[in-house]
Amino acid sequence: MSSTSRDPQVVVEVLSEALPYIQQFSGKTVVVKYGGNAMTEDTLIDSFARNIVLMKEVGINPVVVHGGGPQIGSLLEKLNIESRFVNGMRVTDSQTMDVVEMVLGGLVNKSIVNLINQSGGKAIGLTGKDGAQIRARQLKVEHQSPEMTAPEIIDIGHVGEVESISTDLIEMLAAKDFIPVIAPIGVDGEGHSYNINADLVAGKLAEALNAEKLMLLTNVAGLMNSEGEVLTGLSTAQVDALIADGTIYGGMLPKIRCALDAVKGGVNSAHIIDGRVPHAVLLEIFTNAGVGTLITDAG
Ligand SMILES: Nc1ncnc2c1ncn2[C@@H]1O[C@H](COP(=O)(O)OP(=O)(O)O)[C@@H](O)[C@H]1O
Ligand SMILES: CC(=O)N[C@@H](CCC(=O)OP(=O)(O)O)C(=O)O
Repeated sequence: MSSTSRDPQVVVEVLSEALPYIQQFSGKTVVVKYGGNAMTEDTLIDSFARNIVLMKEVGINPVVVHGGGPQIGSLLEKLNIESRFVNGMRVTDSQTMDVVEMVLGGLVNKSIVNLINQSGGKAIGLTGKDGAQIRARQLKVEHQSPEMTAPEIIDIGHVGEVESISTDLIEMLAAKDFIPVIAPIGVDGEGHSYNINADLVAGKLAEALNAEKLMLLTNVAGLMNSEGEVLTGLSTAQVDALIADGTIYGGMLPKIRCALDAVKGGVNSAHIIDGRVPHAVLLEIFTNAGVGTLITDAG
């Protein structure tokens, strides 16, 4: 249905129903992590950009953190470099790190910035290296295969975890009505770059900004059990059990861990939602429709 053929009465009712949510979230910060797997179709990316601009227009401060795993994978493939993951983290040698910086800091970051600006917003794209705002250290990964009696610590190269985040730059931009769009690349005291999983950056940034919400947009309906049912309101112990029995694996591991950490660190709620649904962000913020998995500290 085109916008001109919608019943005007329905349009104003929908707007009116959004009022309590606008009042509740106005002036608050919402960190939205846009996963590379959710950036599938142009129309979806466009609706994402419009959702972010609408949030800003009604007084919410959106901060976008983006991924780009599949986009990194496709350039690596063209360069005949193999993609390998351990516990959902990309094994990153120096050559791969160069590709990660090019794809995340360049291609993906600037395309999101461009789309938000095309929708009437004022987006600024940064990596964690700008202003050295994301300090990183090397992430040591614990790995245990079934035949091993104890886990081993393995070195997966230039993969980082967040050591600290300075929010000055982001707060300065948000105060001037810019929309910060952050690529998950960190830097250590010696100027070395680190590839950080975007979920981890989004979670830590939500904590550092004292955000109201953390929204993780991905390519599934939410965190699911082995029957494919979406789970919601889980406790840390329930999540640990789902990890131990293999129900949660791969890219969902950092996602669920960072969501739990964020709510423990003071973020009011974290949501794992389906970025393949048009207007997923607005559906979550401005309606009662339960999209995806909700994580709160009470869960
Ligand atoms: N229990 C689970 N419920 C839903 N998805 C899961 C689960 N365990 C693992 N996954 C995987 O996690 C993926 C999402 O993580 P990832 O591929 O890193 O997405 P993104 O690019 O959005 O961060 C899903 O596509 C799915 O294959
Ligand atoms: C260490 C690590 O795995 N970094 C990720 C960074 C991008 C990312 O997180 O992208 P998605 O959100 O689309 O998965 C990677 O290299 O793929």
